[in-house]
Amino acid sequence: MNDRPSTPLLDQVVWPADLRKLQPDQLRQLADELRQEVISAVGVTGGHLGSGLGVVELTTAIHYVFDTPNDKLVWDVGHQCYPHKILTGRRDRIRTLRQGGGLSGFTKRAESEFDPFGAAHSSTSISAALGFAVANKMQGRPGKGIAVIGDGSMSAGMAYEAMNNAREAGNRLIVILNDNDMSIAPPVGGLSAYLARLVSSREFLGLRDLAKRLARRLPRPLHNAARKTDEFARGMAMGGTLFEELGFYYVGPIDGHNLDQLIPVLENVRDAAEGPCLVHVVTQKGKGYAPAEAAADKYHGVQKFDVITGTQDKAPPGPPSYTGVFAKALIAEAERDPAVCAITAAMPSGTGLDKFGAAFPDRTFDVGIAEQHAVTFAAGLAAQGMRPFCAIYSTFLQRAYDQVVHDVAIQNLPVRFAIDRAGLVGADGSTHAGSFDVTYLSSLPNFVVMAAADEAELVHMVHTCAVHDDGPIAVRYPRGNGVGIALPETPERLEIGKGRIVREGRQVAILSLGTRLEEALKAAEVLEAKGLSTTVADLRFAKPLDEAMIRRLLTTHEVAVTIEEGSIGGLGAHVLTMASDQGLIDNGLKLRTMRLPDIFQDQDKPEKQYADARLDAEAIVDTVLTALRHNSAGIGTEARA
Ligand SMILES: Cc1ncc(C[n+]2csc(CCOP(=O)(O)OP(=O)(O)O)c2C)c(N)n1
Ligand SMILES: CC(=O)[C@@H](O)[C@H](O)COP(=O)(O)O
Ligand SMILES: [Mg+2]
Repeated sequence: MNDRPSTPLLDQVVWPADLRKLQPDQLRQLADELRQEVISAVGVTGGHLGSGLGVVELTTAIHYVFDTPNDKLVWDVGHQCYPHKILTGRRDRIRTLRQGGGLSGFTKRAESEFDPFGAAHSSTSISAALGFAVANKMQGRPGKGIAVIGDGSMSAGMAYEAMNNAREAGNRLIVILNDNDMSIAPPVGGLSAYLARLVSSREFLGLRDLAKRLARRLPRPLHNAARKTDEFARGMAMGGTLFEELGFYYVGPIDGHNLDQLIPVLENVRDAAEGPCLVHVVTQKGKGYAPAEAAADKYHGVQKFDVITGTQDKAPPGPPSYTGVFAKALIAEAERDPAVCAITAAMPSGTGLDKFGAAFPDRTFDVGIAEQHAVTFAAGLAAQGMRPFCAIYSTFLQRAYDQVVHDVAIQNLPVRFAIDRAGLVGADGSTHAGSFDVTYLSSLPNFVVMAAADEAELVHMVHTCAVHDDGPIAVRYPRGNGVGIALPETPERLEIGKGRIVREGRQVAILSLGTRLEEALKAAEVLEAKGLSTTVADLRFAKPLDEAMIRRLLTTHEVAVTIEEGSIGGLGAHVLTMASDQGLIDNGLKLRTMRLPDIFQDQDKPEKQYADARLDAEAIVDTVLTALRHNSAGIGTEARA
């Protein structure tokens, strides 16, 4: 059992106003106590640890120097916000993190005025902070927009779109670049190399610091001369920083764990007459907790753990994860076909491409947090004859939707989409739920959209993707483990648009897509016990539909129910459209669709999410029985011939 740490100073701090009453020399102890509280809390709840540990001092300094919540503090991604939540009135609930009804694991507007903007998908903070800054300026109100963005999140184009536009805000916008030289995995690309150079050029800070001090001391008219010296120093040392070319006043790099550096620099930047400013702080992900510091991933995401040893709770042994089955299947495809390659957007371990990359390093691309680029890069690869698998979580693929439409679908390019975390994801909640991919892909002409019902089906579908060259194709599969079915020795090439009957019946037809098949089969047993002979079909394809099979089922059964782990506008909508277009509902068929409710899925345990979403066996039985009881006007309910 993890005991709560002794935190005498932190016990005096509920709000930032309490923090600001402390003496500067008390802040070091406060930060140490804050770090212990974060470790203790996440040991109980699990969640994101490494990032928060890396910003304990930065969070303390920001709330000490700036007038939050009037100064709007926007955390990028928000996974590092646990220290922020503790210092902004939520310490009493910090051990409810990521649980139903508990604190969100990310920043959330509805949760606190100190969370002016929600996050979880990366690289949005500068745009949002700029919005707050410009609004304050337009309204003649005081208050800055402050974005804290990580080096990994700086690899997404949206950050540059915002910086390109930031001049509007003048000194109202402050960007704090939290550079811990880590994304979830080590960072990639030219930006991370650039930042490494900036950090390593210590003399740069010396020169620049001198020039800046000079600038501040000179009377106004000479101010520009000094600034020129400053720019000269910059140019001489580093050829101008990327950020300054974008119109930012670059300050740094500074030690993000040294409050004696952080506080005066943030005070200077707060009071600077010019801007926008970018403060480059160097931190360590996992700072101050040995197991996190020693871990390759710096304990980015953790299960509950023993604080003393750092040992995380292990999931009970069970079937392989869908992610692991995908990686293994893709390796087999790549062994057969040298054109097979794979792209991840900064999620190598989450997508299993770390394993694929170990086998095929030259055919694996981690493009950073850049889903839009990932998709169009894959389109280029496909156009030139490669067989690219773009492995992106359902929720993160949303960021590249126009690239999917414009660069892939319209050009009918054979990009393969491996869509992990499709469906409900549990504790990450609404920002990460993979609710919409069937809807947003199956409405696109030329697209093939498959959903694996189990891990054996996933192997067949990966193979089907690999050999499908007739245009874009996607396979979706959920977070977590399979059902324990044996994996096929040899994968089959599935016939596009063909489903399979898994159980034959006569009165009720359940048309299942994806992993809801398990619940559909359980429901069929219950219905059979109630005297209702039930067919269960695994449609396999949301697009193209197996129209022949669906027509047969809808014209020979009394009740038909579709079920999918996706939002409105998905499989059920397409079956309804087909049935209506073909007059299959003109003569009394009872057709119902089951899908995720039209809400954003809140965080909770997955099994509770399924029950709440009414996507389990009990809900299927309920839906069938209710349909049977429903007397459509004048139409008899005799069993159909
Ligand atoms: C658009 C998007 N893609 C992928 C992710 C998954 N993700 C969450 S945190 C993270 C790494 C962020 O790195 P950085 O900004 O450096 O923050 P750090 O964890 O180092 O504090 C990634 C890739 C995401 N949240 N949003
Ligand atoms: C913060 C973030 O976006 C990632 O860390 C995400 O939470 C990972 O999700 P999985 O745990 O499903 O890989
Ligand atoms: Mg980082």
